[in-house]
Amino acid sequence: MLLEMKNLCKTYGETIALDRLNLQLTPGIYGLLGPNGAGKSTLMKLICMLIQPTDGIVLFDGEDIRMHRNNFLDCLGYMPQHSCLYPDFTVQEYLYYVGSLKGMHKKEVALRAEELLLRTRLIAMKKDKIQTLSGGMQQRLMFAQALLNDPEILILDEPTAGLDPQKRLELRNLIAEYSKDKIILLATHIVSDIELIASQILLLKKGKLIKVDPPGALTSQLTSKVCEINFSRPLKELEPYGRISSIYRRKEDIFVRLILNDPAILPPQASFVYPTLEDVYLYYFNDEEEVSHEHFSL
Ligand SMILES: Nc1ncnc2c1ncn2[C@@H]1O[C@H](COP(=O)(O)OP(=O)(O)OP(=O)(O)O)[C@@H](O)[C@H]1O
Repeated sequence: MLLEMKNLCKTYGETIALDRLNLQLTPGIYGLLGPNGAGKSTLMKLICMLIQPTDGIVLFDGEDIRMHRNNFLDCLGYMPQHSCLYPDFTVQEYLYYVGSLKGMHKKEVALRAEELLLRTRLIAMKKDKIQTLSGGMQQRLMFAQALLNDPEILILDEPTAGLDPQKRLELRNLIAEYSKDKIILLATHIVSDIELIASQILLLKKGKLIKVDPPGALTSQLTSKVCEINFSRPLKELEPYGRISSIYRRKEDIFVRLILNDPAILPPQASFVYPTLEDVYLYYFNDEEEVSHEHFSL
């Protein structure tokens, strides 16, 4: 199974949302990381044929998806960034409705819906109206609808948005469980959503794909660029050395983690540490999202 993007471009007026993107996806979980406006949703909507490319092509097993629209859409599950639910429907009605849109047989829908409602822990709410569900429950229902037709390609646009840490973890585990033999593309700007489950990380910046690598390879590339220092003086003193990645407490001590401007120039008493994916994100996107130092002030 191979999903290919060739020279894929999308512009909105003057805005280049996606800029000549080339990518090949085989079964596995791909974490699509990028800050706001990087083009993540645009790429996903292009794959789901919700918008048309300005240029370029998407191929599934070598065939232009536009030539085989219905067959391709039968293989696809999509969880959009914003709710696609109908508040007046019950949970079960909604899944039956999605099943009929996907051309599934009633019996198949009933069986699959029951299984997914069990797995997403929504079974007790199946007769409840969607408007009465919590945000986390609605998010899980959106995930369930994307999986209804057991798709080979699963497109998840910020699936954990708005979830508390425990629900985030649960959904992440569910994604990993359902990933077998599927191409899963998961967009997020939350590194922890994907660092443990993604086989490849795609870094998207201003519509361009700047890296495609396994998480371990991305972190290795930053070796000798990240240090840690036990520090309790004003953070401004560290600014000449690099960019603060995080601050944490270990026992009674406070440590600052720094992405170095120059690996040869460390602050006094600092020592190198193994980079994390969070460091990778800050390293590549540091000019995109200004990290406020306010909440870092000691
Ligand atoms: N319908 C539209 N009309 C005009 N501009 C758009 C439209 N959709 C997206 N854009 C622009 O295209 C660029 C990419 O947007 P996109 O939503 O794909 O980014 P994103 O990475 O998904 O961002 P976020 O993380 O905020 O969801 C942005 O500059 C955005 O403003």
